[in-house]
Amino acid sequence: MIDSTSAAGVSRLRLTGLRAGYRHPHRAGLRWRRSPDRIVVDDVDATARAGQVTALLGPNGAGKSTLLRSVAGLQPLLSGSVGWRDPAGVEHDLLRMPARERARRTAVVLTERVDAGLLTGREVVELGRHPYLGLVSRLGADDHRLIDGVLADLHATEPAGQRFAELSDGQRQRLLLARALVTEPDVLILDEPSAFLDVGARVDLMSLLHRIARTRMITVLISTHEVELALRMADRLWLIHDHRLTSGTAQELIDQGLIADVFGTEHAVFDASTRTFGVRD
Ligand SMILES: Nc1ncnc2c1ncn2[C@@H]1O[C@H](COP(=O)(O)OP(=O)(O)OP(=O)(O)O)[C@@H](O)[C@H]1O
Repeated sequence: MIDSTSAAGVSRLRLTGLRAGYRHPHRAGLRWRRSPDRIVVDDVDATARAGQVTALLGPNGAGKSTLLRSVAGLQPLLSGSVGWRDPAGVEHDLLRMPARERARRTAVVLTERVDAGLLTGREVVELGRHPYLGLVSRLGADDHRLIDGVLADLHATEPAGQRFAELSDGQRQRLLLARALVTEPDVLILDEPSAFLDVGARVDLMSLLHRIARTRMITVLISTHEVELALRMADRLWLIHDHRLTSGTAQELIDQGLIADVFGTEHAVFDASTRTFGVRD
């Protein structure tokens, strides 16, 4: 906890003076030396509010996954802090919390394939309750009720009964989202959640994330290449470009010319009036 004087209100995630990237120790003779840091994104000051979906955009290699992993505590920050204000207005330093408490507050769904061995979909989802269990304790009736509710909500009850390894990519993604939700997190972080989904399912997923953010009052932060969809459906955008992050509403980023500049190419041109990309003649 770093401050308890903030006003109560809507909870939110706040990145302050954040620098994310990589630190590679290397061997020089008998000694280990530190190479210069590889800074991917720097000077990040941005806020994502509970009850909203914040979409993280940026071209390939801009640093979306690096930033999300850093915010989730899966790789060390080079500097700065990740704060979370709870509904009572108390500020917490998310990355300095004990690991178990952080695991309850923050749920992360990454794009890496999950090797679930012989587990069923439901057994994978049940893993999301582990931050609440002791070493030898088992899931109780309340845990099972919660899991049933989340699976029904995500229309994932049927695939949950099958072996996880035998499901389609889209079905797996739904179950990984279910696993994240049964943790009952305050902050839900998803790296490219729509990567394996067809176009209708992408829109459905965005609406679902909206509903989850609003009804559960959680902060949803997703990275996506679906720029048009994000412009239409996200409440707020974080755009990484030139190692910096600009945050704003879709209209603000469009008005600044950033969407056109960052994503436009020799052939792809952004039309601000329709908020879509077309092919340059
Ligand atoms: N382990 C690593 N060590 C050093 N540099 C890395 C490492 N992983 C990624 N990078 C570099 O960090 C930069 C950002 O990569 P990152 O995967 O975060 O981008 P991204 O925006 O998620 O890209 P994409 O849209 O293609 O998935 C890239 O230049 C990448 O080469």
